[in-house]
Amino acid sequence: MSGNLIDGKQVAARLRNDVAVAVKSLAVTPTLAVVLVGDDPASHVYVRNKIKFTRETGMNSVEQRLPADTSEDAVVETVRALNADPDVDGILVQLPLPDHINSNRVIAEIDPDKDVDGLTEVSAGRLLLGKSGLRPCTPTGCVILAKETLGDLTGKHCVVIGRSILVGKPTALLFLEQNCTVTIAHSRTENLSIVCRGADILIPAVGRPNMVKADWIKAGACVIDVGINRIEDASRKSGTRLVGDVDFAEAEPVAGAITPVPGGVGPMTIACLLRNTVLAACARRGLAVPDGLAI
Ligand SMILES: NC(=O)C1=CN([C@@H]2O[C@H](COP(=O)(O)OP(=O)(O)OC[C@H]3O[C@@H](n4cnc5c(N)ncnc54)[C@H](OP(=O)(O)O)[C@@H]3O)[C@@H](O)[C@H]2O)C=CC1
Ligand SMILES: Nc1nc(=O)c2c([nH]1)NC[C@@H]1CN(c3ccc(C(=O)N[C@@H](CCC(=O)O)C(=O)O)cc3)C=[N+]21
Ligand SMILES: [Mg+2]
Repeated sequence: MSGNLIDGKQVAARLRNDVAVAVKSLAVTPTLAVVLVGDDPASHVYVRNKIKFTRETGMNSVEQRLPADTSEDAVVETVRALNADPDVDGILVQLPLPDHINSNRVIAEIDPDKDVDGLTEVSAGRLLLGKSGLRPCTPTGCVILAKETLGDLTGKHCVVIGRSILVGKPTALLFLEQNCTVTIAHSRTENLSIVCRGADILIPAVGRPNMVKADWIKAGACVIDVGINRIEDASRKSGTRLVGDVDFAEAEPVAGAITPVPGGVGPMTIACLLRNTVLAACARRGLAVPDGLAI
C-alpha cells in the first residue's frame, strides 16, 4: 500500500478488537438483531459480514429473514417483537426495503434505545441537539478515519457531498461536532468542483463511480470516499468490481490521504455497528460503558 492510503480495514479490525475486549468485560452478552426483507444479493454479503463479526466479537446475532413479498404490517410486527424482547440490544433494518413497504413507518417503530443505525427521529434529534445517543455508523466511521489521519479536526473545512438521511446529513453534523467548518454539497450545488477544492476533508457520499476528479481535490487534502459502486470489469472472474465515488487513480497522487474502496469506510461501518450494539446494551441495562470505546 502506498504511503497516503488510509487503511480502513486495519482501523476497523482494531475497533472490533476494542469491542471484543469490552464485551468480555460485561456481565451480559449483547445481542444484535438484523431484519432483512427480500433477496438482494448485495445485501446478503453485507448481512453475512455483520453476522460473522458480531459473533467474532463475542456477541449474539439474531437474523429475521423475510421474503420480498412480506407485508408492511408483518415487517412492523417483526420490529415490535424485537423491541419487546429484553434480550435484544440492537435492531438493524437493512435498507432499502422493497418498494411496497414504507421504510419511514418501519424505522419509526424501532425502539430508539435499540436504534444502532441511528435512523429514528429520536436518534436524529439527539444528534442535532448534541445530546448523547446512538450515532449513525458510516458517519462515525468517517470521523474515526479522519481523526486517525489528521488528529484534532478543529477548524478544518469539511465538504460532504450528499445529504441523505443515512449518510450525508449525519456526517455533516458529526464533523460539526468535531469543530469543523462544514459544507454540505448535493445534486443542486453550483460549481461543485470548486466547492470541493476548498476542502481539507472531502467526503463524497453520492453513489456515482469516479465522479470526483483530481482537480476537485486540494493538494494534501484528506479524502474519505463513502461511495460503494459495483462496475463491470471483464478482467475479474466475477465480471464486476467495487469502486468509490472518487476517481482513485487520478486522486491518489493529489490527496494527502485517501481511503480505498473496498477496504476504507465499508469495514468501519460494520465495526461502528458493533460498537453501537455495546453502547446500546450498556445504556439499556444501566451498565458503565467499558473503557476503549470512546472516539
Ligand atoms: N461505505 C459504507 O459503509 C456505505 C456506503 N454507502 C454508499 O454511499 C453512497 C451514498 O449512499 P446514500 O447516501 O444512501 O445515497 P442516496 O442516493 O440516498 O444519496 C445520494 C446523495 O448524493 C447526491 N447527489 C446525487 N448526484 C449528485 C451529483 N451529481 N452531484 C452532487 N451530489 C449528488 C444526492 O443529492 P440530492 O439530495 O440533491 O438528490 C443525494 O443527497 C452509495 O454509493 C452507497 O452505496 C452507503 C451506506 C454505507
Ligand atoms: N439500515 C442500513 N444501514 C446501513 O448501514 C446500510 C444499509 N441499511 N443498507 C446498505 C448500506 C451499505 N452498507 C455497507 C456497509 C459495509 C460495506 C462493506 O463492508 N464493504 C466492504 C467490502 C464488501 C464487499 O467486498 O462486497 C468494503 O468496502 O471494504 C458495504 C456496504 C451499509 N448500509
Ligand atoms: Mg461478557
